Amino acid sequence: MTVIEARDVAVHYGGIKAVDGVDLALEPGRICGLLGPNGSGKSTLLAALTRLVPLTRGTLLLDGAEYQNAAPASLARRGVARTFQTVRLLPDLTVAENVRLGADLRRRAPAGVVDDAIERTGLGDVVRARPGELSYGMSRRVEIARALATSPRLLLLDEPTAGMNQAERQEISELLRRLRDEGLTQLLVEHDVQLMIDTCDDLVAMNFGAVVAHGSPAEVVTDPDVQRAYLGKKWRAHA
Ligand SMILES: Nc1ncnc2c1ncn2[C@@H]1O[C@H](COP(=O)(O)OP(=O)(O)OP(=O)(O)O)[C@@H](O)[C@H]1O
Repeated sequence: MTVIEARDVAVHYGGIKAVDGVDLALEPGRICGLLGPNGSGKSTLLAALTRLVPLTRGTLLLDGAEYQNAAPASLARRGVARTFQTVRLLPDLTVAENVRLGADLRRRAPAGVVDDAIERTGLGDVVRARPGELSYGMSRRVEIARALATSPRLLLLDEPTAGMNQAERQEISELLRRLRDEGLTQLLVEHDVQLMIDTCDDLVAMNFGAVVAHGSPAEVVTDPDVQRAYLGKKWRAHA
């Protein structure tokens, strides 16, 4: 059984085929990385999976049940959470209040879920701060914490480490792997190829709205087409 699946999914904007015939299947308890150059359709695929853009064609399945007509808000109740490429926090609320918004999306949020999300993401010292007082890296952590506060089974992350330094990236990679070991299935979009190799169990490479390679990180980053298309150098996978 897969957690989430896209079958022949297409999202066209007029003549622009942002996503065009993508098949994707996420297995439970694994981190799948989505790799590809700017404009290859990664964010649009995430938006399609989270029902934020209408499909031009295709089928979406959650636990084997079709959901391509579901309302985006219903996905949180079904255990799907996401973070966005740009930080979307409410500026007048504290860090703790922003994280609590995630828990409020669930009808019966488990006790302690907000504190747990804050603790896991290393935000304990800034719970009373407002987003405007935080570094960019810290505000991205709040995004992740808010998603975790929804108690997701599936987490979709759009460039969660963008703008972070190497040490912060490493911490996020470790956090995602810990969450994976606890059973959280993840789809991760990142441009940092080494971070993807270190973090992901499976990789999918996109180009021009289509999947051009998928497999283990070692297979995908050494794929000659992937290397030629956009890696620009030979990556050696230790995965
Ligand atoms: N709302 C929209 N209207 C028109 N075209 C769009 C829209 N959103 C995305 N596109 C186009 O669709 C294509 C795929 O964009 P998308 O943002 O999904 O790529 P991406 O792989 O996420 O890129 P990046 O790595 O820069 O985030 C691009 O050509 C983009 O310009």
